[in-house]
Amino acid sequence: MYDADHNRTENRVGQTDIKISAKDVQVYYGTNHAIKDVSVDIQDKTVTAFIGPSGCGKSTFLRCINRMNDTIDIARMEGLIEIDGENIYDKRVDPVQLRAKVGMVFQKPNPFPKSIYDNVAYGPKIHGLAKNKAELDEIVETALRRGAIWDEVKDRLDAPGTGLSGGQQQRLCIARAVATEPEVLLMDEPCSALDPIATSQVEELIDELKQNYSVVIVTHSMQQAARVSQKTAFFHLGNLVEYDDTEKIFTNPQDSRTESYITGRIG
Ligand SMILES: Nc1ncnc2c1ncn2[C@@H]1O[C@H](COP(=O)(O)OP(=O)(O)OP(=O)(O)O)[C@@H](O)[C@H]1O
Repeated sequence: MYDADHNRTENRVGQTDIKISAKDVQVYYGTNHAIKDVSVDIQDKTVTAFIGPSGCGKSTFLRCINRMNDTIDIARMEGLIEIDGENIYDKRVDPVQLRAKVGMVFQKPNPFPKSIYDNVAYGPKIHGLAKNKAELDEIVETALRRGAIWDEVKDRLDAPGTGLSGGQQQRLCIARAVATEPEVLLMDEPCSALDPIATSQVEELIDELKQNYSVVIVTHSMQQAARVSQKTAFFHLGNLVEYDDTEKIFTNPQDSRTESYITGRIG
């Protein structure tokens, strides 16, 4: 039986620099109770992986962190999610501003049908981050460097973003997400549409991004979770079953459901 209080205590042990704190989160899609009483503290400057069998609620919970579920009519959320101690579901919080602070990268690279430059400049422009063209140029260059794609595109910034390879498009989308100076980056299976070389480039990038951001990644690949994350949360049937150091989850899981999943018995 899932014990929320016990789990909450466990989830907080040894964690000092908490960026995201979720308490008693429930999500319903109509009558489908998709997230059940999830409490977890997610650290800053850390990569946290969400793993678990298909349909266990990983993406749903990820989308709670930047209120993307608000855009789904039948979705209803209860509980509390704080970023830096601020309730992100407070009426005063503007979801558009929140999503600039909590960037998201999706499964399929989705560049806008615009130039490479404009893909990255779009967010900073609407959020008024640059006073003039020179500042905007600088923001775009910095973001493309952070996205580890500057060298590949610097001579063709006016070319369409959609003309890049899949792996380049995903790095462009990561650059676009970091251009609005987020503090948290949510990634929903960011490598699932990429080949192994592009995957390893994006994984290297994720490793660098953790110096500046709290990164949360949903992945179906346990190898990927083991490679890129320091913390892992295992979800099963809407419950957060276990959350711990990635190494511990993969070598010495405490719950039999986690063990069954990582050894391939459920999934
Ligand atoms: N937009 C939606 N409308 C209705 N139900 C949804 C929606 N998105 C997810 N669900 C339901 O919520 C539950 C959790 O789904 P979710 O996509 O969060 O799981 P997941 O662990 O990310 O799955 P996967 O690994 O297959 O992507 C499932 O029962 C799913 O059918």
